[in-house]
Amino acid sequence: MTGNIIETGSETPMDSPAKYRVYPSAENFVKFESQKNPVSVPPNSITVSDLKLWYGPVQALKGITLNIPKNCVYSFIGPSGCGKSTFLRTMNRMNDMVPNCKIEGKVMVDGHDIYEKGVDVVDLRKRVGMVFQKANPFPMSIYDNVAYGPRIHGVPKKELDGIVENALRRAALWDEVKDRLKTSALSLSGGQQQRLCIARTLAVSPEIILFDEPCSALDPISTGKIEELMTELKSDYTIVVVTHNMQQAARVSDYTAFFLSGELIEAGETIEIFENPKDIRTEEYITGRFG
Ligand SMILES: Nc1ncnc2c1ncn2[C@@H]1O[C@H](COP(=O)(O)OP(=O)(O)OP(=O)(O)O)[C@@H](O)[C@H]1O
Repeated sequence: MTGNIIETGSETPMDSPAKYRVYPSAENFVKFESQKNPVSVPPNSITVSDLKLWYGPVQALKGITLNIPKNCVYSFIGPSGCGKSTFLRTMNRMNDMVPNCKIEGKVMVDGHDIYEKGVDVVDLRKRVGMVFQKANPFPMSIYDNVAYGPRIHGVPKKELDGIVENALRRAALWDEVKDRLKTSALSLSGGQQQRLCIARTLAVSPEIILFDEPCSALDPISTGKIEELMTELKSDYTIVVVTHNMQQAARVSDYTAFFLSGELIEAGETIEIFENPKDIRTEEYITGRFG
């Protein structure tokens, strides 16, 4: 088999004990060479190596190395200011818009370095969509909000109805809005607006969806709906979520990473992080002793 051999011995705790992974150039699976009978496992969606980021003189990320597998929910937790959102935003280059922001290291999406010269950032943000803390529907109709992305990407008019319906269904909003698609998105409740923003992201067929504290402004019922949605969506998308809510991380995510002062302290399967953390700082944070 041909492909790039990457040493994985020093990566995060969620990595397999296998010494090498072979990333085939064309095939959509990974084999563990050290096993007698190699098994197929999902490849990584995002691979980050030694990522450092500065806002002017302030270093916000201090050498982060992390693999995010495909088709999982991955939570980032940690106290305020530890760099969770900054790290999330590096994955679709949202920090490009911040003056004096400097980045070193690598962020690979599906094996391609997204900081390489010549990368089309508009296309990147189509593939790596983002849902923000505060729902931000455009001041236009529900329909036009969802159709906005496909329209600017040149999708023909006759395909729009199907795309809008499909995205609203996937975002579990269709039944609530199907009779008022032409009314203003601003007339929706906060929870509905957040699901509309998810539909807007889905409408451009991303591969990865980044959620930056998507439920922090929502009541428990709306929060439950978004959490259910993340669990459903992971079969087709990779989901990365920043959350301050420990229960939410434990409920929705397959993997969790704990950050502190710009460093990745520990990452692995959520059950391990919550039930058997290896670092005392992780334990202290998840048991509420600080943060
Ligand atoms: N645009 C910016 N310009 C300058 N400094 C910034 C900027 N955005 C974030 N920072 C700084 O970078 C550090 C990390 O911030 P970040 O928002 O990533 O943390 P966080 O863990 O997401 O925090 P919170 O949970 O409060 O949202 C903080 O010290 C913050 O003040």
